[in-house]
Amino acid sequence: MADDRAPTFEELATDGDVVSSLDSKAEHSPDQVLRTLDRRENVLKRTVKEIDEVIDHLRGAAAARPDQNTNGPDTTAPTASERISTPAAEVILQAAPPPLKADTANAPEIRDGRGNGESGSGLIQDDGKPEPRFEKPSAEPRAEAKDKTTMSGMVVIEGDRGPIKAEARTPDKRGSPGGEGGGDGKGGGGGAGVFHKRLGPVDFSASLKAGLRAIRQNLMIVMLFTIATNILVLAIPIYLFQISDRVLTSRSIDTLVMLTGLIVGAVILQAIFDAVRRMILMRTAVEVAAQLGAPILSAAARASLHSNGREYQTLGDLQQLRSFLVSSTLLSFLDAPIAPFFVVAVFLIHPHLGSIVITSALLLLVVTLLNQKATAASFGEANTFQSKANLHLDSMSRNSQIINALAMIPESVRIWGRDMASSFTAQVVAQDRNIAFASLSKALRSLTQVMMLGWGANLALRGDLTGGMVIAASIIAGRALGPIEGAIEGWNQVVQSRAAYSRIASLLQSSPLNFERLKLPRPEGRLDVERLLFVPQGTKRVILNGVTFSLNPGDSLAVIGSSGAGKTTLGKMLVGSILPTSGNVRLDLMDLRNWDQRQFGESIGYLPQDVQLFPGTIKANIARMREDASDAEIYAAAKLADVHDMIAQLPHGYETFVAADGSPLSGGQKQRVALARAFFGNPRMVVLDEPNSNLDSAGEAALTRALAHARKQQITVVTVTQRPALLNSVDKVLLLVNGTVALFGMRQDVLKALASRGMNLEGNPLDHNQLT
Ligand SMILES: Nc1ncnc2c1ncn2[C@@H]1O[C@H](COP(=O)(O)OP(=O)(O)OP(=O)(O)O)[C@@H](O)[C@H]1O
Repeated sequence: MADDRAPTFEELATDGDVVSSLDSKAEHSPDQVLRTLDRRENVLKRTVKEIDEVIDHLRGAAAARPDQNTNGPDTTAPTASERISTPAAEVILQAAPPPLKADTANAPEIRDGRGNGESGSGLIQDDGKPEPRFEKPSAEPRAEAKDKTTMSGMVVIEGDRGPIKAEARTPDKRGSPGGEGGGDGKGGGGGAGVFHKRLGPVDFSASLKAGLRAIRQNLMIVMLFTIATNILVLAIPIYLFQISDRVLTSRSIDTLVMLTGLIVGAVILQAIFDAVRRMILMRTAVEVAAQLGAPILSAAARASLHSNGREYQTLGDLQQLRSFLVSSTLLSFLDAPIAPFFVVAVFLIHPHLGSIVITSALLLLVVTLLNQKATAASFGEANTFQSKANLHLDSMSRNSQIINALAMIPESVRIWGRDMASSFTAQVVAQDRNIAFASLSKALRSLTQVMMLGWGANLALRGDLTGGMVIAASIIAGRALGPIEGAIEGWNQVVQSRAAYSRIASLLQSSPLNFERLKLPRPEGRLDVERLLFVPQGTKRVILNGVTFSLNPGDSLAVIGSSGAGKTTLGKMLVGSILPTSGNVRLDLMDLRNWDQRQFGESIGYLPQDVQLFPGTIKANIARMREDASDAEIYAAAKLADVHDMIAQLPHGYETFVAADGSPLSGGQKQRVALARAFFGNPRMVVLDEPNSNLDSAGEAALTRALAHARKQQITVVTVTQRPALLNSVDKVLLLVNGTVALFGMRQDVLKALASRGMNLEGNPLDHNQLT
């Protein structure tokens, strides 16, 4: 029986051509053998180089595909070399953040509402104002259809990679279709040409697919190396077998030398193949992180609008995925498909030994399944608490000043510690079980080895096997069971990575940024607010109820009311930073949810109540961090907001660097820079929430001048205020009481009505000036 089995090992050994060719020269001198080995090493080096080239080629081909196929979003990011040679046009686009698209959550409802909006336009015409020129918005996109092919497949990522564009368009040089908004370049709603440059839609699903494709392509290459590595792993058992059954019986030194040389070559080759596959996996991990980083951040930034910002943690999920790709757990999974061949090899040595391995493998599989069942829930719970703790940590870092000033460190740490403790508790439960199952699987494996050797010895005593075959079978069995054991040990990582991937996929696939919006004419600034109802999610409290009003282009409105009346909420709704529970906000008749987010953002300005500046220079802040902003545009915004003089007083002027906490600017200065930011790009509608809350009298005077200037520019301005002083700068006033419109009309009429009802803005008698 032993003699029958021996050739089987040789067959196994001769599967690799390196082994076989050396074997065939076994009868030659050691010098020849060494020369052969040298040659083989060179061949190996060349092979590794060629494989590197193939990888590059595959990536290059995949990246080039989008350029050839302009119709589909299924594109791949460029290789590193392609990125370096990014043309200038792309660089400009990269400078700007990824394009945002309006939220589509309520799209069907909005489309129905569009009809309502048209009837709403009739109401507005009653005011005697002209109907906006808005008739032919759909012609341009069709006319642009040809241009779409010119820049397709462009990949943008913080200067490196980014969301894949579903279809790209040539930036609109002429401005909005039909020359809407004056079409005179800059003034009076002009500047339409450059201002309405579109970055084109993005397709996060395509980014995800490209990331997956990168993984798949590289894994296929890794699999080839894995097969080669696993074949070469057989070298040691074969060596053992040959020594005990051939060398020791023939007492041939030549055979021993030849065999040793052969095995040394095989072991070196195996080590190199193993290193190469790990290197490819490492590069795959980097590739995936580069492919998906920017799309995830873009999608998270958009999704966080309607949540507490937990979507940003999806970047952590990407990190998890990256770690998994370079983990030994993945290698175990890659080795797993080859394990059955090892089992067959043991079977060929002796069916009894094969049966032992199969029984052990089945038992290990059962242990794996039990392990999965026993640990999945606890690991999930641990991750949930860990996420909560991370969120809290994030808010701590943002509020470090207040935490220190109010000595809130112990409380903040306690809250973080509570979540971490819950996470650790769940982790301990899960890890306890995982360790128990891992130990069980280790014990099973060791017992398998004992059984193999024990029963093998018995078979050898009976003359069915040689000693070398028994040891070889034991080593091969170890290789067969290794992947299963590795999978059990790394199961936690598998669970976490799977969850991380599904979070990434759902964020990218459900992102509203995926949906392209029709490119509309540059708005004139007509605002229609229709029956707004706002009930915050998870509450039953009505914050805004049936708010309805309209403004014509160039109108200025002050929203007044007591604290908590809903003024800020209304302001946020006008700029789309929160969505109404029902009702519509329309700019130039189109519901905000149906505007292209990027175009809408460029058409409006917003000064929030709680002003935050980005770390960067004043000019960058005014320019909304856009690198393609011209100095003239920045200066124009500063002049319009009347902050140029204030900035000129700063030691470094426009180049003054603003830290994350706003220093060195005072609260009032920050507010004025933010005012200029609101007016940047010559917006058609601006919402200012308490713009004078931090201003001194000079600042208030500047604000008044800015509002007058805005009126001249026909910019629609909505100012949320509680101060009477600003009322002189507006045409209309809206009084909000408990989320409903109590009064709305021309300033004098509203103020008179207030006075006649004995009402006031701040609980005091009305200022006489405001009545005139
Ligand atoms: N997301 C939310 N969840 C629950 N309540 C909210 C939410 N947003 C606003 N509110 C509540 O709605 C009310 C109106 O808030 P809002 O900030 O709009 O008032 P305001 O008129 O601007 O007040 P102030 O003049 O003091 O700034 C407040 O009572 C506030 O607590």
